[in-house]
Parts: sequence; C-alpha cells; structure tokens
Amino acid sequence: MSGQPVAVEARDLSRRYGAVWALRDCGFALPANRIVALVGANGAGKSTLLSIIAGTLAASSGTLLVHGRPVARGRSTDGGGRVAILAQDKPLYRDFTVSDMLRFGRSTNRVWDQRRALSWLRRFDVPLDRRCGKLSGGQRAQVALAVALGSRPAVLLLDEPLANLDPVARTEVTGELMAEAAEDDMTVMLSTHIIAELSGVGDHLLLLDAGRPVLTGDVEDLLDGHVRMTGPRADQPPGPGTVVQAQHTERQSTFVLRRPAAPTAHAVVAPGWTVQPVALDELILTYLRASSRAPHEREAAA
Ligand SMILES: Nc1ncnc2c1ncn2[C@@H]1O[C@H](COP(=O)(O)OP(=O)(O)OP(=O)(O)O)[C@@H](O)[C@H]1O
Repeated sequence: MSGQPVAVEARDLSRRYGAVWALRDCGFALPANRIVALVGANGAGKSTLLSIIAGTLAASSGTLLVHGRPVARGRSTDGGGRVAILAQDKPLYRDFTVSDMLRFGRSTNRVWDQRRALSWLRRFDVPLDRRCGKLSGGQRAQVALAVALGSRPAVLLLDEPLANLDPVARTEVTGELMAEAAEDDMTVMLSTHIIAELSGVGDHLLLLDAGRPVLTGDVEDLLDGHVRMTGPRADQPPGPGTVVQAQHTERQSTFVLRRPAAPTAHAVVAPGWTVQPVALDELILTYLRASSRAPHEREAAA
C-alpha cells in the first residue's frame, strides 16, 4: 500500500447493535481507483461497514475516512470524497421508464453525468423506454448501476450487486467497472458472500469475519505471498513463514504458509515436500477457518 493514494481508511472502527458487535476494532486502508472485494459470510458486517462509509449509519466508536476526510453520519463527505451506495434492494420506481430514472438521477444529484449513465445502459442493451417494473432482475441492476455511475462518485459502494446477473454478465460488469475505476478516478467497493465466484471480481481484498478484518491486501500479492506445503508428518513446516493452517494425518502434514515479506532467494524444498500455490477461494476459506473465534468474543456486555 505504501505510496498509493488511499480511498477509504478505518481506524479502530466499531459498531454494535445492542449486545451484538457488527464491526469490532477494524483498521484498514484501501487503495484508490481499484475494485475492492469486500468478502465475508452472512452476518460478517459487510452491509454495516458499507453503510458507515456511505454516511447513512453512525459508528459506535472509531474513525472512518474517505479520501482523508472523516465521514459524518447523515451526509457524505464533499469535495474529493463523494460516495454513492447501491444497496441490496436496488431502489427503482416500477412505473418509471429507464429514461425517467436517469432524469430522476439528474434532479437528485448535485453532480450528474448523463453521457456516462447512458453509455453504461447502451453497453448492456437496456431499453430506455421500458418501465423499470417490466425489466429483468439483471436489467434492473444495470439501471441502478447506471444511476450510481451517473452521480460520478469518488467511491462507489455496491452491496451484493451482482446477485441477479448471470455469470457472463457478471464478468462483463466487473470488467467494465475496473475500466471505469482506472479511467475516472473511482474506487469501487463490492461486497459478496459468494466466495466461489470471487475470482476476477476485485483486485484488492478485504475479508471480514465476525466483524473483524482477517485478511486484506492486493489479490496478486496475497496469492504470491502464500503457499501450501505437503510432506511427511512434521510439527513445523520445512520452510520460513507464518503458519496460517496446519493439517496432519498419521503420515502426512499440510501447511498453508504466509511467506516472509522478503523471501529468502530461492526457497529450497526439503526432500519429500511439495510446494503449491493457493487459489483465492481456498485462501479465504483457510483464513476464515483459522480466525473462527469463540462466540463470547463477538458479543459485548450490553
Ligand atoms: N439493525 C440491526 N439490528 C440488530 N442487529 C443487526 C442490525 N443490522 C445488522 N445486525 C447484525 O449485525 C451483524 C452484521 O450484519 P450485516 O448486515 O452488516 O452483515 P453482512 O455481512 O452484510 O451480512 P449478509 O451477507 O447476510 O448481508 C449481524 O450479526 C446482524 O445480525
């Protein structure tokens, strides 16, 4: 992250609902102009975090900065930090045509880019004269995305936005969003709990488990930085690194290792051991298993 501009930063950020901590002591910095995949199981705290970033929900404690400015509840930051959120329930008026929705977007946003909204809809063949109530679920998602993009946000928050899209459309949409993010100074944060469908969805990862960040970084660096070593039964792996997970049978041991930041020249593999890369979905599951905490830690005294 060093040297890269930061879009969203959390410092000791917590939020609780009564006795339940939805977010707890979160600290992270997310790079600007990238697609950040916000990943976690149901109830991990993704929607809560997105709502705090959007300024629609207050944190219980801690600080949340968007492009260096604190977010206050009830209003998004101005200037360099405009935030748009596309919530799970995609608010569209069923009787409005798609063109009406764009007019609505123009009248309710201080900044509006009609060309950008229109070109998004054309790219995905969404008919402008059709009422929103008569669109497919996927088309409705595209209209909601077009309205969000038209408001030219610096940070675009998408809460499980791709659920209604088929796999081909999903890949196309994320590809186009990556291009928009790179060309137009926009950071996209996209939440999902579908780990198996994550590949290619984001280039930076923030993994939440029970309200805490358990893994964060550039996807490429995270993949480069981990290996799986399999060999004869052993208490410790034969190479340097931090053990994220160890599994043993009577004769065999398997370790998932986080390699040291500065790897030693060429790691020599001990006889009988194999070293393999770890796929993204496996890596996420490994961290989720490793971080599973006792339930009492997740609950606060009321
Ligand atoms: N309004 C609320 N009142 C009480 N508890 C809440 C409220 N909203 C969320 N929670 C709790 O906070 C935790 C985090 O919820 P949140 O909706 O942020 O998770 P999520 O990761 O977005 O989940 P999902 O993937 O199911 O949408 C959960 O335990 C949830 O039950």
